[in-house]
Amino acid sequence: MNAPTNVDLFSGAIARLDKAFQYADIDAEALERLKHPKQILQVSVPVRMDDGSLKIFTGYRVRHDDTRGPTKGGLRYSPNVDISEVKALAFWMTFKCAVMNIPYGGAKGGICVNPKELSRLELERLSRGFIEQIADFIGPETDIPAPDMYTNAMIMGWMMDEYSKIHRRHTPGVITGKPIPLGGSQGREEATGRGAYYCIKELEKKRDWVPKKTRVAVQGFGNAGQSIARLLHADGYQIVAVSDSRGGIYKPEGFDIPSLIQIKNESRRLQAVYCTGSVCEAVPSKSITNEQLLELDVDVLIPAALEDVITVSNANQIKAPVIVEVANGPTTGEADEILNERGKLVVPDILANAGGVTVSYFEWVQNQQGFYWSLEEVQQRLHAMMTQEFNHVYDWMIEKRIDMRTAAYAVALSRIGAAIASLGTAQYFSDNDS
Ligand SMILES: NC(=O)C1=CN([C@@H]2O[C@H](COP(=O)(O)OP(=O)(O)OC[C@H]3O[C@@H](n4cnc5c(N)ncnc54)[C@H](OP(=O)(O)O)[C@@H]3O)[C@@H](O)[C@H]2O)C=CC1
Ligand SMILES: O=C(O)CCC(=O)C(=O)O
Repeated sequence: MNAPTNVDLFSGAIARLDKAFQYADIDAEALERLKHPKQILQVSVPVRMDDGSLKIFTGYRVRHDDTRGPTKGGLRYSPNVDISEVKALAFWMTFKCAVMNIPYGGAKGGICVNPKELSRLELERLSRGFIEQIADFIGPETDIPAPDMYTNAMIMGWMMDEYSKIHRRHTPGVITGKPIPLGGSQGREEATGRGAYYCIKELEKKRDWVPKKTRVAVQGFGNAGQSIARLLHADGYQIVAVSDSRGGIYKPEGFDIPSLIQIKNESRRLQAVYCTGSVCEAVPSKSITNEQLLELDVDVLIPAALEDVITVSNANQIKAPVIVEVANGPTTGEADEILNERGKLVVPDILANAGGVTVSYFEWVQNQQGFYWSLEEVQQRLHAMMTQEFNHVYDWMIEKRIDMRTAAYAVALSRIGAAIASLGTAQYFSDNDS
């Protein structure tokens, strides 16, 4: 899991606000407030390892802004997790929820750990231990975690159970992305990929794409990458390249995605949740690096793994005319400028990958009501919301002649601005000033 270090991911993230500000209806002081996370919690989680030794892991939970509702966002397990990354991820969640117009603010959390080195039992002790440390910080009406990179439904189930034990009441609404028997929603597992798929279906109409002639490259083949590749492949799109942390593969005539998913998800070590196969094991195929994948001559490029993979160093080499950001933060601010100048259409992360949090919202609504929906109902609602908000942002982009990311931030900022304005301005002034 080699990733760029998060030099200052958060500073890069908030820099995007100033550009969108001129197109948004929001007060300058409210904008300033959004540049500072509301609350930051850092915890140490002691874990008894299988060999009897004790290890201490550092975890974080950041609540960025809760003006529009309880804060919402996933939990990431990775050796690259640090406070700047978690702050940036929490910041993006605030804007993602606003651009989808769901009644949440933004949050994110993570633990600095390599989950591939942990047994299943160690992973469970770590997950339950983390909840023990943050149990007073989260809750169904305050802050609601969910899965992100290297966390999954099983981990969300353990966490919900731990929280419920601590508070002595069954509380399914404290966390989303749970297994269905524990109150999870139909359709949450594939929701991130499906939301991005609905964005691509809208682009298909606007750009007259013929799926069989449309070539796609997907970087990252986990929850989000597999779902988008599977849905596009089922529609006839040519998925010519995919990759994971061990490298990529290329096949000009396109891969059979269901077989690749089978290879990828095969367990390689009993009792180790994250030791699976690799797309690199698929034959016949040509090996490529993750860097080469980004520069392939394809119609649609889908980064679905890490942040900061499209930078000043490779933005001029990106050939795809359309980039759909399924990963959070895959493009740096400088790279964005280059892509815009080169006429590329970037469907920004806060819109393209918002299907996950949208179905998490559905899950929370179902938990709060104790009334559960069918898969068809979840998919219909997701389709309606993604299509509406995609077109809303797209129309702003055309009307204001700006790039799609700036349009998405302007839409989100205006919604957050309206909520802040409705609260009054007292919070910005001391008693002496007012
Ligand atoms: N899960 C969700 O609901 C949501 C996820 N996202 C974002 O989508 C992205 C992927 O998340 P998700 O699919 O859930 O995570 P997963 O843990 O399910 O999968 C991550 C994938 O990324 C691959 N990967 C890791 N490092 C690299 C690398 N250096 N180069 C290429 N691939 C790499 C992994 O490879 P390997 O298997 O070999 O380790 C794996 O295939 C993240 O940016 C996440 O924040 C956004 C919204 C919601
Ligand atoms: O499902 C959620 O609540 C949040 C998912 C997430 O972390 C994200 O969208 O980046």
